[in-house]
Amino acid sequence: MTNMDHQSPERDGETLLTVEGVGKRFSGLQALQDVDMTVNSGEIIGLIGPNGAGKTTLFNCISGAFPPTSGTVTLEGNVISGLPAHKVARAGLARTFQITRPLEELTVVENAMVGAHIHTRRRQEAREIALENLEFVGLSDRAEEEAGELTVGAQKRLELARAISTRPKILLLDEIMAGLTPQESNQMLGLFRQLRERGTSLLIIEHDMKAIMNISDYVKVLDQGQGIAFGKPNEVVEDDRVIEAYIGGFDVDA
Ligand SMILES: Nc1ncnc2c1ncn2[C@@H]1O[C@H](COP(=O)(O)OP(=O)(O)OP(=O)(O)O)[C@@H](O)[C@H]1O
Repeated sequence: MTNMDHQSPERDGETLLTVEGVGKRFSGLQALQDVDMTVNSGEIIGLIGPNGAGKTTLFNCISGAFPPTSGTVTLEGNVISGLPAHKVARAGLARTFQITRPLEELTVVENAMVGAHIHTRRRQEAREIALENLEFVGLSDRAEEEAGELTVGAQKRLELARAISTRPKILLLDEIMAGLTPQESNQMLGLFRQLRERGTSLLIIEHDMKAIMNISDYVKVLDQGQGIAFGKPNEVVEDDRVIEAYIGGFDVDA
């Protein structure tokens, strides 16, 4: 397979997100080194790699949790690396977190409103946006319950509703399917497809290989902080460097 770059004529859509030469150093540890990748409009890209490969660190550099040590990230041509997270969100990039913790003392709808408030100070307008997105994730009948009462699966859908209430052009999902039942995972994959149909791009970290290979248009593979492959799911699983990084290979039929 080819280590296809972002100019590949096979890819549809306009370039939305560009990661160029991104590095991140934590005192003695080079967690990311010279990572390049792009996400086009309407694409679902899977970001995979063994434990400690740097996936969450890359999400943090893209979403403004902290700045990269080197390199740049642009969204629609505007530099977003180095901006604080709320400005990155306002520019059109939302993320979910590996460990979802809703504000338990708030209701379900109030949690989703936190996302909507990045665009509006008006409570009623934020509530309408939040309710619309709770309906989308199948939680509208629980809108007035305390968020702490929700099951893990429902908390994940609330996290998705909060993130999409910022009306992102691109959504970064960090292991949002972890801890879900097979039925809940399928439901989540259905939501991802619907988001793509609405034109939202998705960049997804997920350990469930079968799910990631099934849903992604392209897959980016990191190993020890570096990009080692980029391609279609069926190409990536046959790449020697990728197989080596995942000693024992993939089990996508599990
Ligand atoms: N804030 C931090 N300070 C110091 N080191 C960190 C920090 N965050 C991550 N690291 C280190 O950077 C490396 C990459 O970690 P990261 O969490 O990005 O990997 P990952 O691919 O997301 O792993 P996993 O699949 O286990 O979640 C690891 O060695 C990790 O210990």
